Amino acid sequence: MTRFPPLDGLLAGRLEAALRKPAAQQPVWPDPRRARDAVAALSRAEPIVAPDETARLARQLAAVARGEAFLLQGGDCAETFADSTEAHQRANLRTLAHMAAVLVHRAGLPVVKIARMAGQYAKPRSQAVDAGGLPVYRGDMVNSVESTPAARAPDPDRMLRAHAGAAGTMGLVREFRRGGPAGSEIYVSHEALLLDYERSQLWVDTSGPEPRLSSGLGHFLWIGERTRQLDGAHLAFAELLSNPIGIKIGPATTPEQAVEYVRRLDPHGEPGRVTLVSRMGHARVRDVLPPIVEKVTASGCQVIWQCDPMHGNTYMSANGYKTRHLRQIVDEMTGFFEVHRRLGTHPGGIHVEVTGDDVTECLGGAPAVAEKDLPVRYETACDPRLNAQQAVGLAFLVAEMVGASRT
Ligand SMILES: O=C[C@H](O)[C@H](O)COP(=O)(O)O
Ligand SMILES: C=C(OP(=O)(O)O)C(=O)O
Repeated sequence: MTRFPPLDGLLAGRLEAALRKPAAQQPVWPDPRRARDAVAALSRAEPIVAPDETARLARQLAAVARGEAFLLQGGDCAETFADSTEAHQRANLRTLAHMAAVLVHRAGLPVVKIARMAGQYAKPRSQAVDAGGLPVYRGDMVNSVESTPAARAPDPDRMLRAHAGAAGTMGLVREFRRGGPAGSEIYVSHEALLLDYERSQLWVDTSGPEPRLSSGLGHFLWIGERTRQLDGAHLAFAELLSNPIGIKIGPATTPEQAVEYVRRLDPHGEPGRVTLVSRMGHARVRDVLPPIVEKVTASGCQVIWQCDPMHGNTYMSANGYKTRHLRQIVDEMTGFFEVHRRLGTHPGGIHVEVTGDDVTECLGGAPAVAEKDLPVRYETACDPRLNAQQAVGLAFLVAEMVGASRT
């Protein structure tokens, strides 16, 4: 694969201007010189993904946007160094592949699979400080989950460790793909959150309607709910990329904002370039989503509508665990499909936090996880994930909804 020559000219200037904008959720590195050295070392490292793979994904996502395929995206909330074992990663890939098989066979549509993997090491947080008064854990790429002041100090060398972990993971994904059925491509994605990491591996890509930057760090990148400010650095950075881009839209999103995101990220009207990932919460989706879908559709842009039924439905259980109930997850998904059916738009995909491990982090399912079971195998470093049985059960329900939406 090609390495990363230094950028110069117009795109380099636009990148610097984007990165000078206010950036939410960034760590303050104790020694900025060490952070600069880490970014320089990353730019000399092998890329995680190749541009031709990313271009292939973009073509498949265009088919999703046209209503000819379905997008399944899922994986850990937060990858960690400790859990980046072959057994864990294979279990996650198997679960994603199993969900996809259910969808293909029961819904009768081709499924594009994107793992939350090979770079999902940085987390946006609601608070800067945790209940014990320590700086909050921001993902293994930034600091450690361990509760000591030293462990929580941001360490830029963690970006190098995360990148090496992502490279190893990508090797495993490629091997898994080779062993799978024909056409069983799996792409990788992460939240484009930590801008020092994201800026480090960029090629100039002249294959599209204008020169843009292709990230070597992941095929699909998304902007999170906490970093989608219209005047912020994350959106300005994403505008420069040629990779397909997701953007999370929570219940406070207005139809005007949604149109502005699409206008900024998809100025050339490329079907599937933008995935709008709605994560409204089960109680709000039926009210908040319709005017957004109507206004974006009226703008003429062909986006992918994807439902993340996890992030709007998180709550604290009576015994003190951050959890989600499958009943509410299914309800948000049902609401999402109802809205698209009513408006005649394609419910293009789902985005879920899942693992192949037998964890007890989300409630419900069959066999049901109850509140008393949560402590048994609550292993996530951040948000609760569906276990394999819950995930596959959900895939059966979604397959029915997709099937119904096509009749
Ligand atoms: O995964 C998503 C976010 O990082 C997470 O929901 C934030 O969690 P917090 O509200 O505990 O900070
Ligand atoms: C942080 C995430 O979601 P959101 O930005 O929607 O809260 C996530 O998907 O990891």
